[in-house]
Amino acid sequence: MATRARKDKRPTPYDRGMSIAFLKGHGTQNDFVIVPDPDNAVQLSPSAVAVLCDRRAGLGGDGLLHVVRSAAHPEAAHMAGEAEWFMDYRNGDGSVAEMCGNGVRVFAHYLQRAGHVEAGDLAVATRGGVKRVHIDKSGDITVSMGKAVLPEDRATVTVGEHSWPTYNVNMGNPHAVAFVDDLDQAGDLFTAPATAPAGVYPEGVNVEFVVDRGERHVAMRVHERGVGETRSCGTGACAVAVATARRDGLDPARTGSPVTYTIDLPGGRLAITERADGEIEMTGPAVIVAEGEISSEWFETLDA
Ligand SMILES: N[C@@H](CCC[C@H](N)C(=O)O)C(=O)O
Repeated sequence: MATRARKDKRPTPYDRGMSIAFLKGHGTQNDFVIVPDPDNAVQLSPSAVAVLCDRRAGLGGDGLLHVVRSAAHPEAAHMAGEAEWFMDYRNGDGSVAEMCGNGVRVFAHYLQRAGHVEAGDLAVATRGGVKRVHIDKSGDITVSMGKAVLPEDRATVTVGEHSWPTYNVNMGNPHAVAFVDDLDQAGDLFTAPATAPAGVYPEGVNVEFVVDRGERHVAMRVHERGVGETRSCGTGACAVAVATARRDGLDPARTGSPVTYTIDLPGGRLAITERADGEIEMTGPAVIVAEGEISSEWFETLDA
């Protein structure tokens, strides 16, 4: 039997003869492998995450939600007093990201389904800080995503023969938002769109392409850092709402009035409100589609 070369010598669930549970879920078709692991006993190396998220070799997903008690995770222990659960989010290529907007709704839905929390208000720890979440009885979930930061450095994004200026919006993670005439101008998005000048996004960037659909209503496509084109991106939708408001001359912090945008994505619709205090609220659905067990023999073959 193949064994994993592990740096971390803690006994794995496999070593202890336990199976590893998983669920599969999505938020507006941004899909995730969910690994419930309250005690942080499952070692998920970048390469193991990449294989789990592979749509042929693994379970398939744009990303992975590792569900851990904050107190049990070194990156989240300092938030344990505020939020019992930590969303240890990974992109599909195994890289770590600060935040995932669709992911946090799916995470909250999982916690409720598993009986860890009830509908209503809860807090979720993320690498982007503690997020306040409201699970509505209708099933819709609203997340207070924090305030957008708009760094002054701006990049140009290029696809083929087209180049566009972008809004630089940080939602905990980096976004470049380009207003285009037609979403097809973004091309096949098989590779990351080029941004220039170098250095505006030292950690890489998520790129959104946006067209107008009506009053306070836009549609977008996204190329996600560490994933590729996805059918939805929650933080991206928030970045798009803020960029569109500024383009439209709207800033709730100045006018004192909240602004709500409807954002259509290939996988569904999100409502994004920027409040007068700058807080961004995202509302949308979350779905669990399956649950099962990861083959422990197969998991043991993954390079951890
Ligand atoms: N799909 C997510 C964003 C996930 C992280 C992103 N790929 C990054 O690297 O910043 C969302 O719904 O926000």
